Amino acid sequence: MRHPITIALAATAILTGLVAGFASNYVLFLLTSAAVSTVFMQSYGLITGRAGVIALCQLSFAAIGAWTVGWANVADVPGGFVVWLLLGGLAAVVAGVLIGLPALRLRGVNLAVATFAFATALDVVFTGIAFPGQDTFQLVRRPAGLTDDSSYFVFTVAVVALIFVGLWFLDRSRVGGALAEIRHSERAAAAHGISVVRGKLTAFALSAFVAGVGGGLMAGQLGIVAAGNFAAFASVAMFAIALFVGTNNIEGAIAGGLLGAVFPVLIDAVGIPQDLAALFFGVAAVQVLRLGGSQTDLLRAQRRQKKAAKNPPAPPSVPPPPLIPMRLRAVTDSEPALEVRGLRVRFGALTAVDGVDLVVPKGSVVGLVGPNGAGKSTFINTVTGFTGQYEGTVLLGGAPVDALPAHRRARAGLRRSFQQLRVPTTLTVGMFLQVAAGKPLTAEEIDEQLALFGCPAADVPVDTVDVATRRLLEVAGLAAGRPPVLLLDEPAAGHSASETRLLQQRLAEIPERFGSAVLLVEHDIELVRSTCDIVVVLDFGRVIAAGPPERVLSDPAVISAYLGTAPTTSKETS
Ligand SMILES: Nc1ncnc2c1ncn2[C@@H]1O[C@H](COP(=O)(O)OP(=O)(O)OP(=O)(O)O)[C@@H](O)[C@H]1O
Repeated sequence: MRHPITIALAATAILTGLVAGFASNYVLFLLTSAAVSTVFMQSYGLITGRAGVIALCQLSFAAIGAWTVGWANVADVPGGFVVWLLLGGLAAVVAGVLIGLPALRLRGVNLAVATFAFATALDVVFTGIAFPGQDTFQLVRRPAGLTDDSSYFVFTVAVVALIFVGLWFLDRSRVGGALAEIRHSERAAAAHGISVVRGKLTAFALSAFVAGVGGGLMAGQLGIVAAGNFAAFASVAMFAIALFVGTNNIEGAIAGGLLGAVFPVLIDAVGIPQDLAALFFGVAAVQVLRLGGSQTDLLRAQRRQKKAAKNPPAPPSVPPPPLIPMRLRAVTDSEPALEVRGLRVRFGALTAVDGVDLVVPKGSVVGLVGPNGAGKSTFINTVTGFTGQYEGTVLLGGAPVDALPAHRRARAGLRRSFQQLRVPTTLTVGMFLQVAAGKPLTAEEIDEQLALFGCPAADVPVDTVDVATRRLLEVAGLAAGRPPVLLLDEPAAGHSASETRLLQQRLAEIPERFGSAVLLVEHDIELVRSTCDIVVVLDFGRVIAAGPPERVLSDPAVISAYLGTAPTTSKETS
């Protein structure tokens, strides 16, 4: 079977050839505008669709690209139009990084406001200083072969196709997986060792490049561009379209390009002022908030669900490896993989963790239990760098990690799962495993790991998999990275008895199979009893018991902490 990219490119070539050969100049002009708009949509698809960043300045990057092409034309920079286009893209990257660096400290609405402020400022600047060649009517010169409308249309479609191919590969790369995870949950991304700032900056730079090339293409199409072509409000209208159609998907980007360029002309034809198009786009974007996703995301999810209902997710092609026979582990003499000394965390007047000392020896599974609100999640959050302010020291393999942010602690080998499931639903099972492992895995390694944890095959989309399997998948991914320490926050939540049994077997053998020491937070006491070498009990942020499971879990103080009654002493009972 031919590669889907080859088929798509061949179909595009045939269709483009037909349009170029038979369409009128007006239609060609309109479709070239749609292709240029598609490039802008691809740029939104990178920054908003893939990285989840609300950026309202993509047309400003386009303006920088167009300005550079205009300047290169006037200055007669060697290399010609194609080189100028690339220069335009690169100039936009510089602007993207310069804006991205300070802006990425912000989030959500604040970031949106900052990018819009930049768009407005640049709008004012470009209105004040004319584009090169604008005053002297110097048209951007296209190379021989691209001078007529039909050949320029073909060229523009070729650029669009090239960008789509790049995006296709990006989506299947580790960078693409990292961006998907950043979009879904920045905390989960950091827990997998991904630098959220670097990821967003990469998305900013790539999207600026694409927008810059789009601006250059527009300059080539129109010959002369002006500030009005890239007005700040047009950026917002484009953003609204992108949000509505979902430009992270190829069909969404194409639909967005067509909407942006053709819709205003269509409504004009039926007597509605073109400027009202932005209003329609705004209303459409609000629908996204109501429906919880873009049109193409929702359609794709529907299609996946239907397909999964017809053919249940297939298991991996390899059989699960045999269980490692359980040995009695002598872990108390092992060196500490993780050592926490005097950890204290306060939330205002509440001391959630109150001077906790805890050691996870190499090769062990340590259970951390306690009633609701005892401070278990706060302990994990703090140790892994997600709670900024704390007293005490966290040592990984003997070295303090207190100065490191969450993603660097993860890279150093402190990997964690979250109580609330944070598996991105847009990835396949195999892609997620790769992202969670935080290191390259071969296809065989991925298949083996999936089989070991009873997960479906690598190409199955995550959103067709049930929640319990997603939890198993998360543990499988983390373990595949073979980190020195694995902190699991209630991995059995929502599991059936048979799923818990599988998890129990896998957890128990993680130290031998993957060389990771495990800190397990769990409410399922039977799972803790059967899996852990040591159990530590927290109550009101303090350790009230620690030692072998049988002894600790039958301790009256522990039983009373769980039941919420004061421990009965022998004196009182007598
Ligand atoms: N960000 C926060 N701000 C203020 N208080 C917090 C915060 N996070 C946790 N707490 C409080 O700290 C205490 C410990 O909470 P934590 O979630 O760590 O307990 P837990 O043992 O994990 O509970 P559970 O088993 O229900 O998950 C609780 O009283 C909780 O309300």
